[in-house]
Amino acid sequence: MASLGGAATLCWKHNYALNCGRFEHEGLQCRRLRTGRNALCVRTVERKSLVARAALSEGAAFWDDQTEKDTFSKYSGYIAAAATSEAEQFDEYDVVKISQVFKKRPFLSLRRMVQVASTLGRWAALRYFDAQIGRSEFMFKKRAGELRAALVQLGPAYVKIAQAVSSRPDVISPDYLEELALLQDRIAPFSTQYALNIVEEELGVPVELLFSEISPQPVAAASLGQVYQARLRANGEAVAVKVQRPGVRAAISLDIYILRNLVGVARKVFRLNTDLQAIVDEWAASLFKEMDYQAEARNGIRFKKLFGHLPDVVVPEFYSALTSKRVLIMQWLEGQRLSEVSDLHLVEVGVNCSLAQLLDCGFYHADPHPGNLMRTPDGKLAYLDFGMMGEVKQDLRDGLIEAALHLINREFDALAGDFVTLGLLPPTNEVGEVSDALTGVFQNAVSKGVRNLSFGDLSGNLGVTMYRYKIRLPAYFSLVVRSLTVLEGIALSSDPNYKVLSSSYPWIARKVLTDSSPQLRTSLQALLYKDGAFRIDRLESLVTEAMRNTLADPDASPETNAAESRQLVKKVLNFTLGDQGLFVREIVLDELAKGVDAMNRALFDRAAAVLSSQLPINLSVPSQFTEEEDLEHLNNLRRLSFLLSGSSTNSSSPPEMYKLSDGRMQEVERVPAAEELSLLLDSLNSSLKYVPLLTLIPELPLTAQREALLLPAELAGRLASRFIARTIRSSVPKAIP
Ligand SMILES: Nc1ncnc2c1ncn2[C@@H]1O[C@H](COP(=O)(O)OP(=O)(O)OP(=O)(O)O)[C@@H](O)[C@H]1O
Repeated sequence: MASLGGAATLCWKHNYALNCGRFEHEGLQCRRLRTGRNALCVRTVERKSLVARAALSEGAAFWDDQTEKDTFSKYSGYIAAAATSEAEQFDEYDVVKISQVFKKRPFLSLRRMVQVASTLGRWAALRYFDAQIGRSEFMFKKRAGELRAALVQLGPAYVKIAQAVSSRPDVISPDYLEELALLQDRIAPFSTQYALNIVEEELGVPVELLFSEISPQPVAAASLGQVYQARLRANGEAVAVKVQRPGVRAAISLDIYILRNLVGVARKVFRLNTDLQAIVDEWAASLFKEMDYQAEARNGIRFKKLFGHLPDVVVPEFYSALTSKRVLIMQWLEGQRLSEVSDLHLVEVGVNCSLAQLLDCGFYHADPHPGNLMRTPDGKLAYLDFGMMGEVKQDLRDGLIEAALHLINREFDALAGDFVTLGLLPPTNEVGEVSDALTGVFQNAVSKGVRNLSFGDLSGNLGVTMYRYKIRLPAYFSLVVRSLTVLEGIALSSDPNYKVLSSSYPWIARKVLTDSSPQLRTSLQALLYKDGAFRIDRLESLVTEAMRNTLADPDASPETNAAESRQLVKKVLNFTLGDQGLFVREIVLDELAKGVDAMNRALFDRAAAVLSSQLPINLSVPSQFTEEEDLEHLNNLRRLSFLLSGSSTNSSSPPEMYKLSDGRMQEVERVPAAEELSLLLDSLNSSLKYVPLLTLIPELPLTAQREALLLPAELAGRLASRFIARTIRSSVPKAIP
């Protein structure tokens, strides 16, 4: 970093262009302009001064007639807009104010329109020409690159539109996505001296007093601003200084003004139903929020509070007192782009953090491109850039979790219902074909197994289907898919078989088992009781997944990983035995009671059958369950005992013990054989003798321990009430229904 001295005192401060003559200051050659004597001359001078300012802000080392000519022809619209210092003062998006400013300057808008139309028109004409002579495909790469360059030349509004579109596979053909994604980081910087001048103006402190050193060039340049590395004089801390591009608000305001008018005309001419102006307004408002660096600092502070404590996640500190709308100062974080180091462990950290953002708190990083994720030297995942944040409401969060559960469990009918909840489809009845097509996309995605589901493919196919049916993908939804696709993409470079859903499932399972929202409880209930029958395999799979430690560090020693797993199991136990776990506990206790009860009856029936054959009395007690249900309960009991023993996984689950073949069952087959019963008792016994989960109980908080001690009593209570109910039922005369 260069030391800061007098260089900070820039020669072209403020009205530099309104004086006469030529001068040189610290290597920067400047030409002073002649002051005009009449209005026309003043306007010319004003224009020239603004061209000069824009030329310098676009990176020109000095400016003269030639620079002015080049700059003006290249950036005329952008510069002209930047010229309207009135528009540069807008702090937030205000349609009325913007219209007022630009209505007074019709030529400005006209010139800008000509510039945009000629730049994009030239590109479109070339594409058309390529198509006519049959070389579209051959020229594709070149044309995509030219489109990117044209957008950069058109200025920040177009770069931002292209960036937004590049995350919307439903809006743009997938072929262009790759090229537009490059817009994220290949943008020319503006002059450092100009940037330092802005810092001084905004913070009201000379830069040499603020920083003891600062990088001579920006370390990164983006569409709205650029970033320097510096050291604060006050405390010696290394900081990142983000400075907004000069003229960017005015330039964006003009482009929004034009775009808004154009879509208004298009709507009238083509009699469109969609309120395109509302879409432009929505986008413009979010862009203005992104240009407010004080809001970015507030977002960053909130993000740090919510997610900064997650294991291996780092969020920079923000210096709110040294932050203005156009200058942002935050802690400098050393590191490499995650996409360049491709650390699988950190990808999983990112997946868990993304899920916590999207589905837990509903406050998420809405610009998760690879440039905003870094690996710090101590192996942590750093998040940067909090300009664009999104919020997901509670019902949508629950809806997303439900949809994921339906997808994982291949409940496609229920999944089709989720499309409406998630806003993918309008709540009308005429969506059959689209719904079928969407269901087809998901069905196809999981055809090779849920764990092989690729988010990249899923979002691609979803985009193609939405594009075909002209359905708008809700912005939040495309960002949800995008943030996971970005992480999957990063991971794929080091593990071609990595699947983000496989890493997400444990998080989703923990969430479903532990959340108290009524919507999620209902969906858990629906999931576990299919057509009235308890689906123990699903509970088993949820519990097993919830306890899978996806964050186990492959480089850590087995002891460390075992200790971490133990921590996780303790967490699940603590939850199950706490207030939150009441719901799952009730289900498990109920099923245990049904199973133990069915086993008792089976034993009793067997004894009764023997006695009935000897004595002229019928000892059998009528059951409220069918024989299939009883067998199911016994089977569930056996599997629950495995689950409690902590030895359960889907693949090693015990096979069903008692299968009904064709419905014509023999009396003797109805009663489990004595050996099978003793096997069942043995397995129950052994699981109770050695239950790893139980060994953890003494380590749990006192409330959870007390709940654990109460469990046998609760189970006994349920068994007793079943027995009493059955006895009463058997003693009621048959005639009474
Ligand atoms: N705190 C920081 N520590 C280290 N580097 C940083 C820091 N903040 C930003 N950078 C660097 O600057 C780059 C651009 O920062 P940032 O993404 O915040 O700018 P931006 O103008 O919002 O960009 P975009 O237009 O992509 O949203 C980052 O990719 C990173 O390389």
